[in-house]
Amino acid sequence: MTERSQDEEKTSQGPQAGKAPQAEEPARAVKGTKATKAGKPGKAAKEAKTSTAAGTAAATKPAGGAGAAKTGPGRGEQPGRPAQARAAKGVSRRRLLGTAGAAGAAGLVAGGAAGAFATETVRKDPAPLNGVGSGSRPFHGVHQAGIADPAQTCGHLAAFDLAPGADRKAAAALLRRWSATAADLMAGRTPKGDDSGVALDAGPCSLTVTFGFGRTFFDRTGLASKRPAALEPLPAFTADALDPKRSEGDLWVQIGADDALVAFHALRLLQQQAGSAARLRWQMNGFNRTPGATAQPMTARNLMGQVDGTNNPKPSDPRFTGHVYVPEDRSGADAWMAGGSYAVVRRIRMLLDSWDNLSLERQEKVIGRRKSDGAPLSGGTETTPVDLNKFREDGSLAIAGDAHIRVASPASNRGATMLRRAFSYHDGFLDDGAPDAGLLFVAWQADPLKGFVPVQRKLDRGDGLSRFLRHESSGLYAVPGGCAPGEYVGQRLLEG
Ligand SMILES: C=CC1=C(C)c2cc3[nH]c(cc4nc(cc5[nH]c(cc1n2)c(C)c5CCC(=O)O)C(CCC(=O)O)=C4C)c(C)c3C=C
Ligand SMILES: [Fe+2]
Repeated sequence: MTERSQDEEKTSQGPQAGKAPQAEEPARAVKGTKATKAGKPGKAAKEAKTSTAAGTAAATKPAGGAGAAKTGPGRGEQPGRPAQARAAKGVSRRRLLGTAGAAGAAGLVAGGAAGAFATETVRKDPAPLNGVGSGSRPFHGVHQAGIADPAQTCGHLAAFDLAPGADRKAAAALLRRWSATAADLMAGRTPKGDDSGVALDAGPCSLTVTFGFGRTFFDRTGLASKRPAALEPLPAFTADALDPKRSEGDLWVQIGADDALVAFHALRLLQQQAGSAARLRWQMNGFNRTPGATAQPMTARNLMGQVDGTNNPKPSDPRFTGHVYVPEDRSGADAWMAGGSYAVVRRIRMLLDSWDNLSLERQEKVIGRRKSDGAPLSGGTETTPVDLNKFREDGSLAIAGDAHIRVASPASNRGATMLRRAFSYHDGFLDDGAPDAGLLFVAWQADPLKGFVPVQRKLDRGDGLSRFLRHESSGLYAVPGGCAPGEYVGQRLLEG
């Protein structure tokens, strides 16, 4: 059935509304830049004053946090950036960061208008980045980053297959390379040998890089005895129209950053570093709201226009860790997964032409929440607990029997809970003019059989939203816990 075959009609409204690592090189120029602006001190001085003040004020606030959104310096400072970029000629990002002191600290460098003077000035007197650029998330820790932290503006999901003949040793070397690169990039350091310049002027921009293992990884590396039972293939669902070429894979990488160049740079480096050990199997690009786009931080919207993510489990909830992460005292064959999590990844295309043709009232009924503010149809505001037992005066359920939030809720699924951390995607338009767009749905849980699987089974049978969705690709990955400095992600599996 094509998207256009849906017979829903809008009644009350119009359309809703790599190079191989090498020794560290001396300063490198940004390709194609000109140094001439450095010779205009008057203008540069003015720019420096303005931008430095804004940057200093914002640097104390975490990217994407309340302060960053309120002050909104990131977008306001954009006009000043080209001059800074030009002035950065001849200064490697690594060098700038070295001057600034501890990597990863707020207000690193490079974006400041001090750069508008000249190279030497930049080196001696780096100005802080604005709030968005300076945000950094830790690579090392009990859990990997990119799970419980807020989804960033830009996302790349990629799966790699080990090359024929690549064994456990090759896989271990790859994970070691990838981990070292991710640790550098997330701290705002330029990895050794990286002279691409792609992210040269930017801070870490809340970059996260998260690594996982698919079911097939374990056979290829002779580690089948350590494959967790939780990696059993997902059942088939009736809404599935899966493309095997864009599904599964030996290794999975999730990249997120609040800057598109920073995110691409990470993806490109990892792809280069895969070298002869692994080949890209599939790759998808996604996005979310930009920090500062809204007056205050608020739950993001998806491409159907709905506020999406409200009833996600909150890190402040005492049950959060148990729902999302494998217990840290895990023993047995999959003890290496202690502190890890399982990611279910689904590319879900939205049948937007059909959806947009529904009246607002019907759209809200399908979800069970108001579109304008995400409040449940049982009453209150966005964060009011949903009352699934509330009836309207006419005797009908306030939240319909097939409403998405009723069918998906833990209350309807014996407590099954997952953390949804999605990116929207748009890959152009199909031959019939319908947008090839939707959600790169990533669900995190300690056990997919107690999270995604029962919920999707139920949605498959009785969710009013499912007729507007097509699941086009699928992956299930074991995402190990984080690592300590000097270690790499997956070391406990590969060297245990
Ligand atoms: C198998 C799990 C889920 C899939 C697949 C899924 C797809 C999907 N969902 C939306 C939009 C919304 N989902 C919302 C809530 C919600 N969704 C799931 C699970 C899946 N969604 C859960 C567990 C919940 C929370 C239910 C609850 O306890 O209330 C909402 C409401 C706002 C919110 O709470 O996040 C929206 C909107 C889309 C568009 C989509 C596929 C493209
Ligand atoms: Fe949902």
